[in-house]
Amino acid sequence: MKFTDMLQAAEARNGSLLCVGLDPEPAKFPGDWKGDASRIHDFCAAIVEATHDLVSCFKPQIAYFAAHRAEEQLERLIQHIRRVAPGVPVILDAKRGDIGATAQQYAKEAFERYQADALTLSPFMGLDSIEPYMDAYPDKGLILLCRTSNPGGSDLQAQRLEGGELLYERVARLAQGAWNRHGQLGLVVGATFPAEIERVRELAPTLPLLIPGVGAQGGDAASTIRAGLRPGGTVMVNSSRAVLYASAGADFATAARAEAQRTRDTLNAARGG
Ligand SMILES: O=c1ccn([C@@H]2O[C@H](COP(=O)(O)O)[C@@H](O)[C@H]2O)c(=O)[nH]1
Repeated sequence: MKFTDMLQAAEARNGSLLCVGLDPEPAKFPGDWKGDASRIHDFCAAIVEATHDLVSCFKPQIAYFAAHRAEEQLERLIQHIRRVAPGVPVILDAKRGDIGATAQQYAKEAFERYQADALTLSPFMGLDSIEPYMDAYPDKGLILLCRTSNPGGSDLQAQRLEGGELLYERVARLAQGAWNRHGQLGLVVGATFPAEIERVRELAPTLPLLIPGVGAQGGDAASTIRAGLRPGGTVMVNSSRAVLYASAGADFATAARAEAQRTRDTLNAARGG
């Protein structure tokens, strides 16, 4: 099944535009699990079980697994998501970007080893750096960094190019048009920059937007929806730490569910539903 179809179906089934980010930090785990990297799978599995009916997708960030030599736990976690939440797409957040030959290996890692449905990519090495993903995996989602949520995102992405366009605007235009050979591209745009979300939406009316930055980074959920959601152009609004660490106690999964529900409802209220 194509990533975009899977996303649309999960969004409708769960009535949700929320993406729960899986960024496990053992130092923040509850009770006896605190500091124990062998519990990464168990911690994330509990979050998935508590929130799977409230989300449109999950987004594990690979660094939180690789830093603890926990790639095998990530493989098991994605298999667990398949069992607990069949049909809910998994976006592997790895922000890959390299020459074609290396990109082929990254693509194999994401889509064959981890069995992800979508992958985040840096587009800044150009079209030939994303072609290997498109050519070999036309049904998978490829979500390009466009206007990231961090303050330093402005350093390069807001630079004006020859001809007057800003760099992030060029990324949005190419992703909506010339680069989108199989209709599989999406864009990352930070919730911390609602005016830029709106501009990206003008340039890319139908692409799915992955929008991190609500919750711990302080982006406003309602402004995000107003700026980014359009008929035919959906959003995946990501929250990671605010959900995962809603409680540091034994009730962490229940607290994560409550926070996910609150965020989902805020997003839905902003779209008038
Ligand atoms: O522009 C970007 C791109 C990716 N991220 C990632 O999203 C989550 C955000 O986590 P929070 O705890 O909700 O702040 C994290 O995995 C980042 O690597 C981003 O924040 N901004």
